[in-house]
Amino acid sequence: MNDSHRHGCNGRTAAQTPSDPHAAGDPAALRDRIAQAVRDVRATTPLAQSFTNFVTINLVANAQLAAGGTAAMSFLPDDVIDTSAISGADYINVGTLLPFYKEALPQIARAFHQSGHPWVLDPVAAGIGATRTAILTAFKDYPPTIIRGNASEVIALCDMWGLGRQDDGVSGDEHPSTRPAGVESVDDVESATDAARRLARHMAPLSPGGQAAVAVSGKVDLVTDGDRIYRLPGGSALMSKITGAGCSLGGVTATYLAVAEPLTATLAASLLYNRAGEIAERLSDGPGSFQVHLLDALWNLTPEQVAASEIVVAR
Ligand SMILES: Nc1ncnc2c1ncn2[C@@H]1O[C@H](COP(=O)(O)OP(=O)(O)O)[C@@H](O)[C@H]1O
Ligand SMILES: Cc1ncsc1CCOP(=O)(O)O
Ligand SMILES: [Mg+2]
Repeated sequence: MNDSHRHGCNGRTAAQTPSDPHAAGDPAALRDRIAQAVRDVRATTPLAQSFTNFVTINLVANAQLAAGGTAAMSFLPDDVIDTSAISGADYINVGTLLPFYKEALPQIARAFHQSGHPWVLDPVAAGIGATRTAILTAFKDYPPTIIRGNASEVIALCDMWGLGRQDDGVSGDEHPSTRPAGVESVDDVESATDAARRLARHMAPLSPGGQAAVAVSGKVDLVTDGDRIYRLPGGSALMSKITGAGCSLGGVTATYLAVAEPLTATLAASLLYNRAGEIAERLSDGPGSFQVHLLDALWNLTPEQVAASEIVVAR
């Protein structure tokens, strides 16, 4: 874990504010929207297209199908942009890179921006490598609608976008650099609170409908729309013992973004994953059977079970 006393992109101010279960306005309405998103995906089987890494591509597609959506993977800009006309939302994951991605991914992001097409970014391994940094930096002007990453990735992206010194009322004014992580997080979720909020505030005015969300995954997931902070306890430590729990959560988040606004989509996907992880841990005997049971649980959980999950809200 990194040291405390971080400011700018790496701070934990929201943890200092008391949680307020009524701050969300109407928690019952929020739960209704979450249940409806789960229901709508199963009723309408929306396509969420992915441009994702080679390691976990199969799990991403299977998880989207298990949640009730459909999947299509592509890597050519013209193909991705044309298919976005029939895709409810897209998913871009920078886990494995090829040289042509440096041109292709900014071109795709620009096209989505121009057409108002919603998309989810998983900034896997943000901070590592000049090519990845160039791609992720280019996304600042054509940002995703949702970012879903682990704490280290969210902090690194906030640093990369230079959002650590802004007078936006989020918190501290210093901007220490964070060390790059691999695909695993080396920071705790709370230390990414300010970064998540700053990223969401940057993205919202540039996003379709003026709304955006950021999800930081870990032991207790954190979701923000740039204003409120939602903490989602649960899940299973075994989720970090299979490859692709985070990537497939990003893909399923895009599936929900095809039917719901960003905050609801992000909460619904993260809650579905937490509940599915708990069920899979109970039924499994190790990472292999865990992955199988995780997919089954994504399929079998009801909208009501997902929406009844614990959600801790803070300003
Ligand atoms: N220690 C943990 N306890 C419970 N759930 C976890 C834990 N670590 C990760 N998860 C869950 O695993 C999923 C993937 O998150 P994470 O492992 O942080 O992503 P990534 O693979 O991108 O680093 C999320 O649903 C998250 O809630
Ligand atoms: C191992 C690995 N290497 C490049 S991408 C990748 C998958 C990362 O998956 P996740 O972040 O979901 O664990
Ligand atoms: Mg990841």
